[in-house]
Amino acid sequence: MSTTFGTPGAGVLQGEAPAPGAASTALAARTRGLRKTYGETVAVDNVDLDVPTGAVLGMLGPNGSGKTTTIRMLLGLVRATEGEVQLLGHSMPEGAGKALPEVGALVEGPGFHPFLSGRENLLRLAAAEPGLSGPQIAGAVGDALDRVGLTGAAHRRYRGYSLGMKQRLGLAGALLAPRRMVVLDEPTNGLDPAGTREVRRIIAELHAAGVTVLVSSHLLAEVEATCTHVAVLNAGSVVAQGELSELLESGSPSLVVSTPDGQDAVNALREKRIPSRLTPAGVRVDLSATTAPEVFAALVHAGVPVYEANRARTGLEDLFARLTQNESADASGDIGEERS
Ligand SMILES: Nc1ncnc2c1ncn2[C@@H]1O[C@H](COP(=O)(O)OP(=O)(O)OP(=O)(O)O)[C@@H](O)[C@H]1O
Repeated sequence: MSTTFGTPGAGVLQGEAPAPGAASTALAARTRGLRKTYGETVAVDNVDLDVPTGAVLGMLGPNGSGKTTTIRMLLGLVRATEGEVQLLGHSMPEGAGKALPEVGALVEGPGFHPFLSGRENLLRLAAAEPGLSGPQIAGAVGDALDRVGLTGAAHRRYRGYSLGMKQRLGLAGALLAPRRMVVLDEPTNGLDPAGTREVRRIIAELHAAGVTVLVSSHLLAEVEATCTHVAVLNAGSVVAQGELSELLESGSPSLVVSTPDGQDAVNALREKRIPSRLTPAGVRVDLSATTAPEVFAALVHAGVPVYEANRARTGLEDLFARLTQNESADASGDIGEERS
């Protein structure tokens, strides 16, 4: 199953053939038919991903669904077995030299030197940034350290950093120079709640400045709070992508009824073969095979008082569970546990 919601960028839909020779500016990154195998393991299978320019796209998926492998192929760190990758209008990995200076990336296992301090590591990285000239380097490093809250620990050796501090340093590396796009693979991994809030703030700042952000996460709340667009991966394939708001509204419609007699309401609706269940918010009624007036009529007929009724938004968690329901219990159990 693959679902495309809304019109990413200028309406380039999944599977749509590209105009010959067209360099799309509506999409900061796109993949077509992307596949990666490791021996017998299919890590990524036929992925058509659209990252609209200026979007904050959350790549969401259970462990092992192919998020990191897709990101690595986007950045030219891993060569695709099949398919095409375009990053800021350049084919990857051939166009890496042109695309990458404008892309900040935080990917698993950044190659920092263990015996150098955080600042020294960033100075080395900054020296390799084509966009930074000699006199700008120290200032850029200082700004990046400040932005991720690492100034106080900047003099300490990298090998003594906690996981969260390592993540912050990686993020600082991604933010060293002005970027058109920032790619963050699980940026809140290992961060405490304050660190998580800072990452959200940084993503919001980048978005406000018009930078395209691609962020992978297995945390639904994280994606719901920070992203404008979502791509859901499952077992190596994109099973849904599009604007977050449209994705949330695309689930099966339901109504949340507020009543003091919840169980009576569920019983009355069951008699009319209308599926419903008790939730903390009220009685959640599935409207896929009925209408709101029919629900009200059934409840009034049974003498159940209705205080209020509202259309329910499909939570990302519900949607995710539906789209990835074939996942193993282990993998799906990892999803959403850390909702804040
Ligand atoms: N270098 C590799 N060699 C062999 N298999 C690999 C390699 N990299 C990834 N895989 C396999 O490819 C699949 C996808 O892995 P990937 O790391 O892309 O998933 P993910 O969605 O990022 O997972 P997680 O959320 O756990 O980081 C997994 O089955 C993984 O074991």
